[in-house]
Amino acid sequence: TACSSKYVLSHMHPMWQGPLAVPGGDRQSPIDIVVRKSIFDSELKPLVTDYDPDTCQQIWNNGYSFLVEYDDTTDKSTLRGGPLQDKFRLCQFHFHWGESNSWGSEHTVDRKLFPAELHLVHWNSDKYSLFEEAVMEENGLAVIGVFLKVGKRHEGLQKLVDALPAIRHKGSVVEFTRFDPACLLPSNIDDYWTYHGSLTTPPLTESVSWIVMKQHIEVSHDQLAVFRSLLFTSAEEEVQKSMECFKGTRLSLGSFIQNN
Ligand SMILES: CCCCNCc1ccc(S(N)(=O)=O)cc1
Ligand SMILES: [Zn+2]
Repeated sequence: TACSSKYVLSHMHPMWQGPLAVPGGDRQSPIDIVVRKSIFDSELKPLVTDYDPDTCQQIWNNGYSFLVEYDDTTDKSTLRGGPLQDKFRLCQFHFHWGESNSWGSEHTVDRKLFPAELHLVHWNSDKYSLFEEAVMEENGLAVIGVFLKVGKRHEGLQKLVDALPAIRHKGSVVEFTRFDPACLLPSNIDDYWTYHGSLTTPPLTESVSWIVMKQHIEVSHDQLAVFRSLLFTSAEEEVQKSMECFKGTRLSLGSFIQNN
């Protein structure tokens, strides 16, 4: 019906609010990773993640994705090494997905799309004291990207999937504790592409050292279906939308009765 297609359109092509002061920069993300043009860099160090599950705090639906947020007031959950010179603190992770398995990832590999992509967001705690500060700076952020493919069920992901029905509507948040994000990383985290880019959603600032894993992780079709069951409208907008559909019906019904 008109209502659902309108809903699907807004969901599939989230229209960012208002005109964007998009930095007309030359390092906007996401990008297509052209494998044959990537260069091996022997200077790159092993990537070192050190995540404390006790820093996991809450999970919330922000209207474009769902975020699992970590306590980033200390250096308890950090990322260092790889292309990074400093120590970076984990502040949140979230996913990007599509309405079907044929699309959803933001980065592509030789133009190949994946059904979903995980982003683990960290900020440079050696140089800055808050995420909001680091987000505006050249080497303020480091984001690990992991592609998701549909296959066997991901046991570590299930705890997260089970929490999603509680945050069905935009703006809902629930407590979420003791989750170790390392369980979402592929077996070999030293096989990655790295480049300097930007945030892929507002504020789109060019402050990100991207570290995109070559190895994907597998999740089941059912687990991905729960991602898609999330609504990106608030409970209040939901009521409005359903009233609109109903109103339309009454109007057409009225005209039908008149003409007979
Ligand atoms: C200042 C508050 C902004 C909240 N959101 C920032 C943000 C946007 C995009 C990404 S992503 N998709 O590039 O990893 C991460 C974090
Ligand atoms: Zn993202």
